[in-house]
Amino acid sequence: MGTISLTELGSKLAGLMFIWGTIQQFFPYTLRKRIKSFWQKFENYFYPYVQITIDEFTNGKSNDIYTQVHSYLGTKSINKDAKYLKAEKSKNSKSFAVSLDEGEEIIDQFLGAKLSWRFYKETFNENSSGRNNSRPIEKKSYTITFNQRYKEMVIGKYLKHVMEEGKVIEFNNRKQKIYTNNCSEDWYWYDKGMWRDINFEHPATFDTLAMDPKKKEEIVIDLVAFSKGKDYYSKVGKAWKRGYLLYGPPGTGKSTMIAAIANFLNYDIYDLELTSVKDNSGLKKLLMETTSKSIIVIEDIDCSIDLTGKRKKKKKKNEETVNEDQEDDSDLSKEKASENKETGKLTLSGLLNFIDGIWSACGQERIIIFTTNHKDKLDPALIRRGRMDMHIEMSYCKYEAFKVLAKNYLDIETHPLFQQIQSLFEEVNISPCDVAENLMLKNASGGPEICLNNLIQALEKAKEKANKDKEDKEKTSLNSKNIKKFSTKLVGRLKKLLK
Ligand SMILES: Nc1ncnc2c1ncn2[C@@H]1O[C@H](COP(=O)(O)OP(=O)(O)OP(=O)(O)O)[C@@H](O)[C@H]1O
Ligand SMILES: [Mg+2]
Repeated sequence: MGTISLTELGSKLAGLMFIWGTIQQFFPYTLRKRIKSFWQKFENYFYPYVQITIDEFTNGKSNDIYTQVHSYLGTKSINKDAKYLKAEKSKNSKSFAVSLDEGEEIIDQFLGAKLSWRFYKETFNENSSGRNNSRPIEKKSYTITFNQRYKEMVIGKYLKHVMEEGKVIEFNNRKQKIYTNNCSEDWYWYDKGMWRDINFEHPATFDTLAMDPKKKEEIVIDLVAFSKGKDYYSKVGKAWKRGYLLYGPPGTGKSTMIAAIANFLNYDIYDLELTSVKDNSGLKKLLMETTSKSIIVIEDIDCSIDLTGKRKKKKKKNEETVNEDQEDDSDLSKEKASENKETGKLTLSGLLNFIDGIWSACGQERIIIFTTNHKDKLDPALIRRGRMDMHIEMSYCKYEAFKVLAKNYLDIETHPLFQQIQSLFEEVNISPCDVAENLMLKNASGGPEICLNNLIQALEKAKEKANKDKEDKEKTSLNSKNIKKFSTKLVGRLKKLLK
């Protein structure tokens, strides 16, 4: 039996049901019961189908299931043989979506069941609700029709599957965003929450990132394990979040790595500017306004705010207190209390709580990244495992990393000059940023050779400079050794004279 005639049959049976509803009152109760049970058998025999309708709006609010079904059927429409489709692109979507046109049918299969989806659109006048300025209102819905023996499976499993798949499709199609909290001056954003966003369109990927391939693979494996770790994290009772500390000299790719991670996982980025945060409660509010599947970034954490100094000073003060005045043990707790009273300030403990306090679990699947040029300047509590789970050193460019850059910038994998470049890389520390700058084609008519020669010159210059610096250092240390020797001799003679 074709599905079109099935739908027609369904509506005819519904019509008969309506007539029965009107005339049944004229029949005695026992007869009514018998007719009803007979009718049900009759209906199940000729029309053993169940229909579920999913409206775009329920009780005036948009229905999430409708949007998820819409996204899910978008992918099905392309694969199956529906002929009348619509293409649409919303503001926040990076690609257009295909959807069913009115009345068009899609057949889906799930666990042996055949499911027929249709899209309906009703237009009616707002005037019917008694208002003067009438406007046509559209009521959109999807219906799903299936054999009643699959009713439990459809409600229990299939619809859940559609919603989950739809959510993933929606997520993958959305435009990535980068948020900043540095917007206090701009009154326009005042009402729009604490974060201001723009589309994130950085082209960096792990393929274009120049670094030791083994290290890169380790990071990718770690990220995949994290993004698929929902069940694992809940099994071990840990909040589903992970911290990465990226450290290394300037221009070694820390910010580029953040962009590559965001593109790899398709996460949004929250670029947290600590200097714009007034106090601990402001930090907590910012955290509460971040979404799941996102990366919270604090760049140059050592320069953002004097969090480390405060703690170190405190420790020192405590030591002195203990030495000078052993009787007052309550000083430490007093200081802690005074820190708590400092409501107008952002403190280290506020930041530690932000990263892994109870509130940090208010969203799921979140990555926190700190970057720094000076790992040693950071308070150990801030970067201990659990807060910063993986410490990633972004180092100077070595030959393997150079090969990635040569491929990206010049489209070459080998070249006779590579050997010379390789031996220079063993002697010189140069950042990937400087290598990349030399490999940039600045002249349309110039070939890779010009760029490679530029790089060789830069490497040789860097080598010369490094040698000179080394010589200068040796000279200075020799001088200071001589001064030390001379002064000990002098002190010795003076002592003798004084005796
Ligand atoms: N490892 C790398 N792979 C590819 N490109 C790189 C790499 N490192 C640097 N670059 C290039 O150099 C530029 C500067 O890099 P980036 O901003 O990521 O450095 P950084 O480590 O964040 O520096 P800083 O410590 O000063 O913030 C980028 O535009 C990028 O194209
Ligand atoms: Mg940077």
